Amino acid sequence: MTLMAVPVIDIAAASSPEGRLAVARAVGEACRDIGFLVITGHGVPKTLIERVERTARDFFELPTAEKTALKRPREDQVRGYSAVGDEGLSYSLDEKAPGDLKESFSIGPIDVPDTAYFTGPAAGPHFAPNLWPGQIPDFRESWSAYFEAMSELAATLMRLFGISLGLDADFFGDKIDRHISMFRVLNYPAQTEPPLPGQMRAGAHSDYGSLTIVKIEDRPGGLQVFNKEGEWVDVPAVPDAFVVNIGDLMMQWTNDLWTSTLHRVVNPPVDRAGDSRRQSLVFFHQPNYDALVECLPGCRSPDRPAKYPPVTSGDHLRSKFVKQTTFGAGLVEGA
Ligand SMILES: O=C(O)CCC(=O)C(=O)O
Ligand SMILES: [Fe+2]
Repeated sequence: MTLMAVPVIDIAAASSPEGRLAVARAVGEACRDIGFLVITGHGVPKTLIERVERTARDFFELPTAEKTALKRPREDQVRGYSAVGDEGLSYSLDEKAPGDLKESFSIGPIDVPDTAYFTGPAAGPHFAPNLWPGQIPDFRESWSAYFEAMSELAATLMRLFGISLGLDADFFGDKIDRHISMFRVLNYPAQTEPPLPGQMRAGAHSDYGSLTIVKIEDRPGGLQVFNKEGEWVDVPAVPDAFVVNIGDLMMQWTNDLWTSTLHRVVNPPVDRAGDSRRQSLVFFHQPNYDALVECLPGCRSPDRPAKYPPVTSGDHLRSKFVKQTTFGAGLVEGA
């Protein structure tokens, strides 16, 4: 049977050797069928999540000039502030639409070592310095701690992925030990004016990297996933849980055995639009920039040859992110 709705999986048992295999199997089934799961038993402290939610809210409530002072420095850098309408996620799939009805603030790796791997030309935009709104108390501390907690949780999930794919539990270890993940909080403001035709809170897209961990807020106008029957289904809002989905690189690693599922954030119904502010915490886990993603040994056969040419994590991310920020126009080199 193929799952058509997003399953809820308690991953607490994965911390014991006896429980690990059953959790890995359930996770693998979700990744294969619908590409999304909701996890409970993840061990991330509620107080940490609340600190990030609070500091993010304080940031988005700042006057526009204070927010734009921390604007994303370049179109290929996932850092700083991006205003409502500044990005279009559907452009990552070359689909045109008016800009998404969201604003965001993004950070990347914390405490980056001052060595050539991280700061030399090969690192491109992936270890660019973070921007911090110094006027918001506890912002830098809570976001840094959250980035680390998400990095650990992602590593746990990648071990479960390894097990469920019949690989060594540490197969992905040396491909994610210098990961170029991004953490962004998205604020979807209440809608006081009707959206333009085709405009959404976040246009339909698949995520780019290995996996994404999202803390959603149960508000009108939320996250929907496109299942294998071609229906858009709502992601269940489970208190204290995280939504997890796999991204394109995991789909390419598994030669399409796992699904990087199309998803979107819809507009609220008109009668709730004025009271529909929604905030989500999104951690995009992205392997080391030089990790070469190519079909895993167990995922191809004479009947199922490798579908994708090998690609590095860094090149794949940069090309997708630039489409999202330039509405498909591409980067003007040297700008
Ligand atoms: O806000 C959400 O629930 C999800 C946003 C999303 O899919 C993304 O930013 O990639
Ligand atoms: Fe997404």
